[in-house]
Amino acid sequence: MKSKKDPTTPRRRASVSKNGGITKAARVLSRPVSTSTAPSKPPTACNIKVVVRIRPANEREQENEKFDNVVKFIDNSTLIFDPKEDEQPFFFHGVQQKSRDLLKKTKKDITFHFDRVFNNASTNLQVFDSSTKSLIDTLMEGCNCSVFAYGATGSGKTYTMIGNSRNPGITYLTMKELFQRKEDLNAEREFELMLTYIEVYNELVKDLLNPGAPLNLREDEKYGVVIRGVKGHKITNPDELFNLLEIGNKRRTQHPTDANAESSRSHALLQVYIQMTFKNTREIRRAKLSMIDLAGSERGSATGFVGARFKEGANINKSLLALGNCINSLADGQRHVPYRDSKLTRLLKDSLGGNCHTIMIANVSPASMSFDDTYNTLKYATRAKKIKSSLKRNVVNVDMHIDQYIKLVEDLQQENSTLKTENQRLKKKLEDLAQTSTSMTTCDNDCQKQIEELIREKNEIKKQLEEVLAAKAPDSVTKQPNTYLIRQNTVILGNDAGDSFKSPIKIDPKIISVFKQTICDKKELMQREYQCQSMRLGMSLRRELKADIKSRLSSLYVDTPEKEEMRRKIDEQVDRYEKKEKATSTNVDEIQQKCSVVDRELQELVDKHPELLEEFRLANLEIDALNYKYKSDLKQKELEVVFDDHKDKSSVLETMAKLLKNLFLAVGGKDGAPESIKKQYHDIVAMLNGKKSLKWHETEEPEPMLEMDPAVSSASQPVSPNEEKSRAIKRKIETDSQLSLDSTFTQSKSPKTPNCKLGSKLTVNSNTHIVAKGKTPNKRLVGYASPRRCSPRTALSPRKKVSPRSKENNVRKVIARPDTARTLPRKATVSKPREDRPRFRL
Ligand SMILES: Nc1ncnc2c1ncn2[C@@H]1O[C@H](COP(=O)(O)OP(=O)(O)OP(=O)(O)O)[C@@H](O)[C@H]1O
Repeated sequence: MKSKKDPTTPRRRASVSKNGGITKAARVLSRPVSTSTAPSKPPTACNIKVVVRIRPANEREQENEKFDNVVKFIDNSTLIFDPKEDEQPFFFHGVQQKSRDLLKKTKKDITFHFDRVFNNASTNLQVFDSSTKSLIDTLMEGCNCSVFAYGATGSGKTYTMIGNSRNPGITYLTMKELFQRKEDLNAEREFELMLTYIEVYNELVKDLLNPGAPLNLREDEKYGVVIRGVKGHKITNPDELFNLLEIGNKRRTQHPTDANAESSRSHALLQVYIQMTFKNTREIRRAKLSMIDLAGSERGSATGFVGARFKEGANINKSLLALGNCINSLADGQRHVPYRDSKLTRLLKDSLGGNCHTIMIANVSPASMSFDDTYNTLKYATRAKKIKSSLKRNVVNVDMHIDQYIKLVEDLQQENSTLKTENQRLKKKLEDLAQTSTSMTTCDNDCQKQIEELIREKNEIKKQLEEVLAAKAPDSVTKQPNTYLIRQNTVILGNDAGDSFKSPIKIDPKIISVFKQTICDKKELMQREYQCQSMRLGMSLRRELKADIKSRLSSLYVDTPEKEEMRRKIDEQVDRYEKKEKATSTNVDEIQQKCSVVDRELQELVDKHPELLEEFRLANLEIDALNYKYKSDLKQKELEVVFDDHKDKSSVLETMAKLLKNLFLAVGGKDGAPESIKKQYHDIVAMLNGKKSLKWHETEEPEPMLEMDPAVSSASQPVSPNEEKSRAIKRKIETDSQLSLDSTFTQSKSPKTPNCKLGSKLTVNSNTHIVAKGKTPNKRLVGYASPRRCSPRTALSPRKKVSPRSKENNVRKVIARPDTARTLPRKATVSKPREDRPRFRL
């Protein structure tokens, strides 16, 4: 007798009828469909309908001497598992058992009740008639329906769902019925049907009708779980469905196992999307029918615990376990249901406890060899009976935009392919950008600057040329230049259709056009050469700086793998720069060759047409100017890089000096440090002193304009902008050098401050220090200055009240700008022989 406390003994619910267990809710839904616009009904709660199908024992099982029938069919809704009257010896895994379970019960003898039980003689048609046929009515109401076959491997799931040509499964029969119903209702409704057929294999979702990359699932607020990128197929009759099923099933992953020669190793899901539009009211109803053939649970021993079959088995079991957990949670009415534990449960989310009328077909084998599997299946089927779904019609307001399931899938497909293309495009773009960004960043900026400079320069040259032309023209022309040029049949030269060159000599327009084009080519080549030269210079400087860094650091490195790696990277960078430099050099050579060809052509043209001589001269002027500009720009760039490097080095030197000082003090300073260290320290300080101070040396250059009026001085020596710029950089370097001298230096030697009396003459020799103290030690300034430059009248402004700080300012000013004679007072009385004049040197 079955214990009352046994949780597996279900009590028959009032809603289950004797003949087939159709619930009340299902009966309500199976009422004939009204053709009028049915108002959206509130959700109807209904339980999952669970039917059990016992398959016939196969030959292999029957031939086994240990075979025993452990499932006894009682009636359409009842079965007994492991019936008591069965007193034959019981074998499990080939061993005769004394008792049949660990609880020492002789027989389990458990009675199970389900919505419907099919015995081993039942056909697929009978199963269909008593299970999924009723779903058609629900579908016609506009409600979602779902049917899934559950059971151990070889228990008959695929046979029930798909069947064979002689005995088609319930999928085909259901669809046939659907088409029949569609025919019946064609007069009043327009139908649109579309299906998708996918499999979940090893936790990957694959489209069986459109093979490709695994698909992703997406939670959609409106449509629940949607498979992204799945291809929908429109069908108009059941035969089309049958063809598609055949195609899909051929692609479905199947492998023979011990339990089943054609075991399905994946979960297959066929989804049919139906849209019905009522012809008279234009009401739209939508429904989704999901038909799922699950892979069978199995023991590892069935696959030999090895290889791909074992991995598949583990994945199948994992997803079925997740399904079992979901069933348990739903049956217990828990709020959290772990749908997300597997792809299968995510897909079945709608079917289990959602807005769906669900039928579960539990397939069992009657053989004692499958004792555990059958018992487990029956237990899960019993738990599943408790699951409630809330069923509601999917009715679309006729005024609403028709964004149907079909449309959604099509839209998603469209979106997916667009995103894919876009993704690929962006990926490629990113790769290209990454490749070129390094070189382009510098090159682009330089080019931009260059172009601007060129335009400016071109305009200047144009202006100058106009002036030259105006000067050359007769007086009458100067008065009326336009009429003159027109009268002389002027040919216009230049880069743009404007007024670059205006020749008063009559020249054949064709020749002038050839000439103009050749000049343009030449300029273009020059520009390209400049760009390449600029790039080559950049590479060369970078390479040299990297090599410099490596040699500087090599003495500091302690050999560790990281440092080795760093060294290796530097070497790689140096190699890379070298290669690029070589490549650019080759380009330069090529361009230069082309340039000479163009030059030759020009020369030949001019030789042939002497009337071009004047234009040629002017164009050459322009080219020379351009050449000069490119060269000076390159120098400028080089100087800037060197300057930056110098700045970095100064800063490192400064930090090192501080460290040196601290170390020196730490070992006892000048009083306590060992003599050898003291000597080394002072040597370094002396070296720093030598490196960091300004150097002045004898020169034969003309007198600096110390005694000149600043206004006169600047006016008489016009300075080009580039010259001015390089001077500024030099000044900057010098200033930084001075700033970095710091207190380390002052400690090494007590400097003497010159006797700086206001207005007095001062003879200061080249070794004299001028010390000025700022607010912080870093601001202390020490430097050598020439007697002339640092005359008290220069350093200490007589107009200001003299304070140590103002002295400092003045001294700094003088030191920072050794070439600014303008800062000196007019007619300074300090004089020095010509050979003693200092000259600034970097
Ligand atoms: N009701 C039935 N009548 C006759 N033969 C059946 C029945 N059910 C199953 N079979 C046979 O049993 C074998 C296994 O069935 P099927 O392949 O459907 O099992 P399955 O549960 O789908 O297994 P798997 O999970 O491994 O795919 C097949 O040869 C099938 O023809």
